[in-house]
Amino acid sequence: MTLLIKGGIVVTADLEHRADVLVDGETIVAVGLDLDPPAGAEIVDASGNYVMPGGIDPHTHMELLFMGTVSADDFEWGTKAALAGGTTTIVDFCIPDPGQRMPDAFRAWEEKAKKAAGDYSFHLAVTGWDEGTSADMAEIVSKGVNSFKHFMAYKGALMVDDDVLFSSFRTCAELGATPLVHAENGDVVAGLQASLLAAGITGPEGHALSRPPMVEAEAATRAIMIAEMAGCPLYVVHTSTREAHEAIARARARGLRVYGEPLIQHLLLDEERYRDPDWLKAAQCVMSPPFRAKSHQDSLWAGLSAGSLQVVATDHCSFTNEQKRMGMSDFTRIPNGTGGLQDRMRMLWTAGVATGRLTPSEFVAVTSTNAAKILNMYPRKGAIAPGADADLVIWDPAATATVSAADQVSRIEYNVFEGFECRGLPAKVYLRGGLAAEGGQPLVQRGTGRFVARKPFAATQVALKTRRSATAPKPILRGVH
Ligand SMILES: NC(=O)NCCC(=O)O
Ligand SMILES: [Zn+2]
Ligand SMILES: [Zn+2]
Repeated sequence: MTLLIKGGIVVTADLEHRADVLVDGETIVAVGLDLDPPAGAEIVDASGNYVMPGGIDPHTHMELLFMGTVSADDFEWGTKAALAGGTTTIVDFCIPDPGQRMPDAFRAWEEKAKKAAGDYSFHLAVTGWDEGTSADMAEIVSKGVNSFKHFMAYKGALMVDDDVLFSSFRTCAELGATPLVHAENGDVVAGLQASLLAAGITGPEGHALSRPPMVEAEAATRAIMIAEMAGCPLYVVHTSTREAHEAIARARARGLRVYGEPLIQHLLLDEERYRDPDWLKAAQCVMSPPFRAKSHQDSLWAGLSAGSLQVVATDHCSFTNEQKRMGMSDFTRIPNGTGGLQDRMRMLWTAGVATGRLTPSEFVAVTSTNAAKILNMYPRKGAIAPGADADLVIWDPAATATVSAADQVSRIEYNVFEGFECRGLPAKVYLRGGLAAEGGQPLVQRGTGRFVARKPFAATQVALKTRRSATAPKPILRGVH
């Protein structure tokens, strides 16, 4: 099938220009002014609209067993929500169960992901270390995963210590992979949780109090320094504080390959949510790191336009009201996570581009292209160029909507952005050349999504390898006396 998208403004991470986009089958074959439609081509009028690469959300949790329950959106509903919002690819965290080897977890994720309506890739979580872990990581890399996640929080569950971080980061360096960190000091969090509970603070306000900004700043700084000593890049997920952002910016200023990922939730929602007199409303916002004081938001927005933060994600990990009620008498038992896949792009456009904080090209960079580059799936994903997958969004900058859980795709009953007015919406969303969503409604069935394999040793890792060998320690050769 041939498709010609005519008359729109094509926006890429570095250019806005009037051009038509010609798609043959699943692939973009030409981008240019006044392209002639091949015989039988379907012509789509994009005048008055932008045409941009499909969104990539590099941080999701579909059907994840976590905190004694399973996140409510599986690959089918999560990717349908994503498509409805303009996101055509998600990168989900494959997290081994206790005692499970990585290759077994990978197979389990492959099985779950068969339901996906949109395209997907995986990161693998390193949750411990033994003599077989390096070999497991190598096997995972051979299957098309080039990124490994490390939780510095969730003590007694997923948390790993510095010994594991250093071993794993060095293995990532050897394999040409990128380590990711959930940067919160889990020992401090556990200590604060215990004191707050002992002081009678059992509600969701305790969640934010147990995870102050320094918990994140310390862990981010520590992980950055460990990555520097291991000679690998580092990707800091859900960067929510000024201090963690500044640690990333300082590292980058020193030439380190460190990336920061704010979430759309942290850019727009603040800690007042946890003081809501309605327990359930406050619990719906419980996620880690927690929403912060508004002053942190200015720093995150500045990072996106300055380039010291590269990617906006959702950390979509949704739990129903019933699941949230598991923590009714103890905030540490409220499942951590919120939704956002359908909202990420429309909220970021509204609060970013429509207010002049971001240009359309910066919007494309942080919602799609930068993730594709950092995770090594560019230019197959994240680009509008001949040869790229035809994942395209026709974006109507004048369309408006009010966020409402009543018309969301996600399986949960609420939306943390409820009532927000959006200006700028995805009118049509194409996944590999097929119309996958229109007017906020997904049109494709479960099983349409495909796995996106990502090779190791992107240019950054090649440079780091060269650097490691150029600066490798050498013995002092001494004569024998
Ligand atoms: N973020 C969150 O609260 N839940 C999902 C797991 C994680 O990313 O920490
Ligand atoms: Zn996390
Ligand atoms: Zn997460």
